[in-house]
Amino acid sequence: MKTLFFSYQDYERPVFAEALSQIDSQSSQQFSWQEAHLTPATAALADGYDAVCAFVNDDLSKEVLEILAEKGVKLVALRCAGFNNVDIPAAEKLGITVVRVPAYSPEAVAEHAITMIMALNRKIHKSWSRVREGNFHLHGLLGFNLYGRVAGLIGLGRIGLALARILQGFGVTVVGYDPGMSDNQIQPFNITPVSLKEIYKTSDIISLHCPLTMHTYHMINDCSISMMQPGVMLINTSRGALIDTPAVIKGLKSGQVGYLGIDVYEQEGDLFFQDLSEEVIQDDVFQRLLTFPNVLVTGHQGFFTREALQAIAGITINNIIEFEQTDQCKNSVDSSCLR
Ligand SMILES: NC(=O)c1ccc[n+]([C@@H]2O[C@H](COP(=O)([O-])OP(=O)(O)OC[C@H]3O[C@@H](n4cnc5c(N)ncnc54)[C@H](O)[C@@H]3O)[C@@H](O)[C@H]2O)c1
Repeated sequence: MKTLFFSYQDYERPVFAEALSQIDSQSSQQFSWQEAHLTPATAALADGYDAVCAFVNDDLSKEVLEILAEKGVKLVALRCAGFNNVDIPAAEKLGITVVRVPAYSPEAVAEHAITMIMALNRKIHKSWSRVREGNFHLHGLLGFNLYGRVAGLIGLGRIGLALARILQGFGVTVVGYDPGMSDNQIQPFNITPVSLKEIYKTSDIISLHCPLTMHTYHMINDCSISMMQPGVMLINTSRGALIDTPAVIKGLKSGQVGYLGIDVYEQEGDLFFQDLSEEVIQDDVFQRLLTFPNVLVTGHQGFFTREALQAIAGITINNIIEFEQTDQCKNSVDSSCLR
């Protein structure tokens, strides 16, 4: 099986080589690496490959999938959990199987979310640069106790539940909304099941852990922000387009949003996973976000722990081998996953 990796980063190759060395059928696997994102302009590079391996910001629209199918690609192996960047019905029509890594380390992302909550609350990003300049004033660094606060989690899958466990360790009351889970399924985790409106109205901290779908696109918008507690903390480690960024900027300017921590951004495909330090960033909305003292942005690094990378590599290789040997895969994604 010949697989072409798109959006390759040099930290990935040794991890995949190590995972491959532990698998019996390694000899039948040939991997090639391409730094370019998968786009309509680069899709033809997959000519002669059986599979492409793609990441979060690769374009797997109908146009790209048609080119891949024409070049003989039968498998799209996502080395991530989210599949919002794939036109699944188009892949089905073209006979391309799409597989993903449904869970590799929910703790990695949940721990990143709590890092953002704590750093924003205690203003670590400000105090670090202040101390380096010899300024030991505490003015402007006032935080709040997490203990006794209410956190609303939207999405109670693997990552949402991992974050709930961490927050409960701080003495935080966790309320949650997940249309895929019944109240009886939620309650054993000591989470109070509530409506989305209730989350917006009662939470001091709101953290997003649902997938990006047509139902969740821009769920954080002018209307939902207006329902929130003044000064609310918003955390998004899921997908950028859950948030209507101009609406959040309005909320930050008025003080309705007191803190924003994002590891993902709707237009991140043009920015993240590359060094743009010598360039003028053209995205004015993103640049505006960076001007707020109460905004913390990281470049989609929630997944980025050693354990998670190893798990991603192992599961991706297993997915490719399972498809090669059986023409199917337990981690495949089809239209039923979109409902
Ligand atoms: N920042 C990162 O590096 C990173 C890494 C991995 C995953 N993610 C993102 O985190 C998200 C969650 O991952 P997970 O592993 O917990 O997924 P999961 O599939 O285990 O859980 C997602 C949960 O969201 C629920 N859900 C679906 N629609 C919803 C809605 N409209 N409102 C509320 N909940 C809804 C589902 O029922 C499910 O329980 C992924 O979709 C992905 O986009 C980000």
